[in-house]
Amino acid sequence: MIRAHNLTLSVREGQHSRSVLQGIDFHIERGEWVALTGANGCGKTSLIRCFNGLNTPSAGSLTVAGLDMRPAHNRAAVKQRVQLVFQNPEAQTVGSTPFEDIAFGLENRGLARDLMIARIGEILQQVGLAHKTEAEVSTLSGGERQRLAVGCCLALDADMIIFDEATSMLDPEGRLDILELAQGLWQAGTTILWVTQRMEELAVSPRIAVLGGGQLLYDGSPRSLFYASALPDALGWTPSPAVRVGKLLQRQGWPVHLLPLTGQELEEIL
Ligand SMILES: Nc1ncnc2c1ncn2[C@@H]1O[C@H](COP(=O)(O)OP(=O)(O)OP(=O)(O)O)[C@@H](O)[C@H]1O
Repeated sequence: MIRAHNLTLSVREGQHSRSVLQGIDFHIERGEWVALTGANGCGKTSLIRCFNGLNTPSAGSLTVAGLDMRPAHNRAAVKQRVQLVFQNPEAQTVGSTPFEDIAFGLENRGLARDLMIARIGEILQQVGLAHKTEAEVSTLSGGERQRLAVGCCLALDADMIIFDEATSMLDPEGRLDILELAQGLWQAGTTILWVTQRMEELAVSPRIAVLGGGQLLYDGSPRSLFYASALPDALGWTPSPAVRVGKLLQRQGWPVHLLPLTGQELEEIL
């Protein structure tokens, strides 16, 4: 789905240019779930904006959905296939009701009116908003708005959805809700890039990429990141309670593949 080789991005700052991403070698296969993490300002948003054509790399190669991202027409084509769900639930709705919002995404598809109404119904059902079809968007909760944003990605038939810290402004229930919605889409075949700084969201990701200072510092499984890499300590991360207990077990000789990543895995061990 995504192949980046030696990807470099520089931005203009007054008279000078500053390197924001340096020499990134990274790939995401179709149908994969990958989490992307790193401290504020390390380049996560800059990288994902390259993936959906909003940023143009200064050097290196980038292919998305089989398209070379250098020509502008390829970047424009990819914008529809790789959709973003942003942090702020209020910043991504255009319609005044969920129905209108999804209709907006479907407008350019040339569907007959009855087919369009049926498709809007299916999408709102899929994101759990069928009962809010005609509600004022301003009355939706943050989590419902994020569900609606996901519905808009579905209306555009996205091959890949990038969730850019999409749970960071939600309460714990809303966070779990959006995570589970994304997991359902992933199980149905959508490629997911899940950008987060939350340990519990990293723990449930099969693969984690860590960015630091515009470079890819780690790309691998959560278990090797938390139990076999010095990176979390070096980056000053606070481990989740499950990993803290796991570290104690590790010191007593437990094999890495049995160490817990989540509260549920910890409960099973205990
Ligand atoms: N168009 C731009 N012009 C100037 N500086 C930019 C531009 N885009 C990104 N940057 C800078 O590049 C660096 C990386 O920013 P980016 O938003 O990609 O980081 P991030 O990891 O997503 O941060 P956060 O977690 O805070 O959202 C920052 O120092 C930012 O100010």
